[in-house]
Formats: sequence, C-alpha cells, structure tokens
Amino acid sequence: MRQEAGRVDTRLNSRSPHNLQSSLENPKNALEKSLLMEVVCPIDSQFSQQICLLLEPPSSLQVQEHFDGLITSKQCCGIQVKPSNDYGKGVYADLDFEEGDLVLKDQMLFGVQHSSNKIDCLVCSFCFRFIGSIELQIGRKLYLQGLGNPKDCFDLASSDGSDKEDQLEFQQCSSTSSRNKFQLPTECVESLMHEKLALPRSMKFPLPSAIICPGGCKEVYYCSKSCAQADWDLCHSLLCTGEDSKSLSKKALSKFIEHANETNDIFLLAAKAVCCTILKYRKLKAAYSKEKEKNPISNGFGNHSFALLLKAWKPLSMGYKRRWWDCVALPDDVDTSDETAFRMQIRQLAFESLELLKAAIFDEECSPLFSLEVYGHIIGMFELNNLDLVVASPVEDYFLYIDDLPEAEKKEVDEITRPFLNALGEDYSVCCQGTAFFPIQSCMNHSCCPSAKAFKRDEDRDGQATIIACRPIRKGEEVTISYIDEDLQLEERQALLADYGFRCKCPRCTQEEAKIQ
Ligand SMILES: C[S@@+](CC[C@H](N)C(=O)[O-])C[C@H]1O[C@@H](n2cnc3c(N)ncnc32)[C@H](O)[C@@H]1O
Repeated sequence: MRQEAGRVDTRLNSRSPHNLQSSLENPKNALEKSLLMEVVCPIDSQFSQQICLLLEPPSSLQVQEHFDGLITSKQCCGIQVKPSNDYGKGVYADLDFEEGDLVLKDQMLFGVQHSSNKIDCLVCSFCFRFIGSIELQIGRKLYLQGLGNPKDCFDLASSDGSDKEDQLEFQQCSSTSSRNKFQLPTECVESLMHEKLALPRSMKFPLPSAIICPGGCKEVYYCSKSCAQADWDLCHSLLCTGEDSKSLSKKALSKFIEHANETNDIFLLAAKAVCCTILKYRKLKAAYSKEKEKNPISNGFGNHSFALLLKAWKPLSMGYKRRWWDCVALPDDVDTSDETAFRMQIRQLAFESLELLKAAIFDEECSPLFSLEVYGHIIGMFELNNLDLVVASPVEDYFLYIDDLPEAEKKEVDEITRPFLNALGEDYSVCCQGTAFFPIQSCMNHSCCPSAKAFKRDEDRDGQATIIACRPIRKGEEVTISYIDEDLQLEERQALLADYGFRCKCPRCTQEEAKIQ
C-alpha cells in the first residue's frame, strides 16, 4: 500500500517485490529444466497441530480485546477496531473528524529500510529518523556513490558523537563506478563526511548523533540509546552480526542477510517477526519459571511451552494472512500460463530463505515458527498489509531553505553549497524508503472513495504511519483508505485489487459498474 509524503512524490505500492523478479528464473524455463520441485519442510508435518493453532484466526472477542488494549496503551483515541460488516475486521471512527484531521498515528510493529536506499539515507534502525548531520548525510552519500557500493561501506566508530574526528572509519570497497555527473575531490567529500567541513546554515537542521549498535555489528545505527536498546530487546540481539550477537552462527546470519538483500528485503522483516516472537517467548518462560519456583504447587499450563509460544505470537496472530506464494501479485512480465511455475518458485525462494534463517537462529522450543507454513504466512501478512515506509529528507529541506534565502545571502551561501548540490544531482531529495507493518492501520479496509489517506505531514519525521481524514468522518463510520491509485479507471483498479484477493464493491465502483451495464 502507498504512503504519500507532503513534498515528495507519491510512493509506489510496496507490493511490487523488491528484486524478486531478477532473482528468479523465467518460470517457463525453470519448469522445462525441471528446476522446480515441491520443497518439503519436515517441521510442517512434525508440528502440524501447533501450526494450525498458530494460524487460526482470532475470535471477534479476542480481536476486540487486543485492539482495545493496544489503542488505550498507544493513546490513539478516536478510533475503534471491530469486526466489519463484510470483510473481517475494520477501523471505525469513535468521534467526528473533519477533513485534514489526524485520525491515527500508528507505531510500526516491524519495519525495514530498503537495502538499495541505505546509500542515500542514514536513519535510525528503530524509529527511522534521520541521524548524524546534514554534512554526514551528504558526505556519506557522495562517498558511497563514488565507491559505487551501497553495502555498508562505512563504520561509525564513536557511539555518542563525543569524538567527531574519529567518528567515521571506512571499510574497503572495491567498485569504482559513480552515479555523479559532477565529481568532487575525494578529500572534500571525506572532510564533509567526517564533519570536519561545516556547511553554512546547516545548524538550522540539527539531527540526533548516530549511536552504534550495542552488539557491535556496525551495520545498524540509532538516534538514541533508548532506540538502540528497544531494537536490541525486540529482535536485533538475534539478528546482529557483531561480537555480542545472540544468534547461533554469525556466518549463517550473514548468509541469510545477503540472500535477503539479493532477493527481497521482506525476508528481513519476516526474520524480525520470528526473532521478536522467540525473544518474547524466552521472557515469558523466564517469568513463568520464576513464578513456578515461588509457588511450586500452582497448576500452571498443561503444555506450558506451547501456551507461552501462543502468547508470544499474539500480536502477529491479529494480522490478516495468506501464504505468500498464494497471494503475491503475478508480475506483469509473467504470463498467466506460467502462474503455477511462478508460485512454486516463490515458495522455493521462501524455503531457501527459511533454511538460511534456521541455520542462524533456530530455537527448538519455538520449532513451529520455522515451518514453511508459518514463515510463508508471516511474509504473506506483510505482502497484504504493509505500508510504504517514507521519511522526508532533511537534506532536501536544507537545500530548499538555501534556495529561499534573500538574494544577497543566497549568493554567498550558494557559492559553497552549489558544488555539493550539483554532485548529488537529482538524488539530493531522496527520502528514506522501506516497508513496514503497522498493527492498527493494517486493519483499515479499502475503498476507491476512501475517507482517509496515509500522508506524511512536514512535522512527521519518523517511521510512524500518519492517517489523515480526506473528508468529514462521522462517529460510527468506517475509516477506509485506498490501497491503490484511486485515479485509475475502474477495470485497472479492480485488476490491482484482485491481487489483494477481492473485487471492490464501494459506492464508486458500484456506480461506475452500473453505468457500463
Ligand atoms: C489490510 S487487510 C484489512 C483488514 C482486514 N479486513 C482484516 O480483517 O484484518 C486487507 C484485506 O482485507 C480485505 N479487504 C479490505 N478491503 C476490502 C474491500 N473493500 N472488499 C473486500 N475485502 C476487503 C481483503 O481480504 C484484504 O486482503
């Protein structure tokens, strides 16, 4: 689903699988070469009962209780999640909203920045706020573009920004290609990145210092110690490739990450969901064991391990799910006659990813999470519910500010900043882009004449989803958004919505269909 940002272009639908097509064989060729075999995951048959229980849709009462609790804890007053009339659950207004009102600010459950976007923007890996400084953002981007290698070629050495001179170290990158038309001397780019060179008026756009990962992986950075800790506790302790990683094998983990970067970063998101459930399970188990020690005769659970796993899984159980290979949209360049082969390839790709993840973080007590069935449903949940993650760039703000300065002042400043703007070229305004799952927003149903839209305002500077009323919404009315570009013609809209598994019957579609008949 799309999320729009105030000053930047409409984002594309995150359903188009990142790098997926290039990583797959032509389905017809694959079928002819008999590359496609029905992969078998032994965990699927070994834990079939537990898997059914994990994937069982929650009852209306469980949905109501879960979301009432979530809405209260997040203080998202004004809305309710409840069973919708026709299709599962939906979001309803609990008070009147006027056009332009904020309906919901939703904190993501899991999010990732696209790997291809990491060269352009250095953001906090937990809240997705831009970090460092304007100089670091520009210098790092030009440096990495100069190297032509977007893959984490830099290393922030200082954790608190206290020793700025030593803040950046560089790992060797081999490629020398460049996207820049206007090259700047290497020393100049390095000075900027090391924050030895200050750009005029950049202090007007202060950013939080970059904090390194507590596990020492040098691959993720944060805007604060609290974000670093929260991410560590949520999932990163198992996904960190640094010295303090809690994974089984850092080498296996690196292989999993490499595979995801080369094929589809939705696997990184699925890994976060698996890790989060495992870590929650371990916490619940520790609390349960402590309680048992204090009170040995208490009854507790029968099969307590699985009951604890179900509890840890609860936030994920609430998301609408189908198997990824059943719901992923058929790419335009795949013929419908090749659909079966294409879906088999997607299943095979998910299995490859799962095997790599298993080698890195398998936990026997959480075995059902490593079944292809559960892994496929987690990815399918992201495929059907995710919103584009968009955060506007402060570098764009900076250059717009310079452009708006009074003429004389602008001339003076522009002399210094122009070479950097020219070197960045059209990419100067690239925003942070990724994909994220938002627990409350993901309950919103679609309409081609929606009452609200996902729209980032100027003040929205992190990865939270912002839902704004696009017309008055009365108390009790359903809050709907459009999953697609609603300016498209009826049949194009219906074709895109078919990928979500339904034909839209909103008043607009009904009226337009009636006109045709
Ligand atoms: C993002 S979820 C929305 C919440 C969902 N109703 C639930 O129960 O969790 C998207 C799914 O909801 C259903 N859905 C959303 N809007 C719909 C509509 N206008 N007509 C029919 N089904 C819809 C489809 O199954 C779709 O794949």
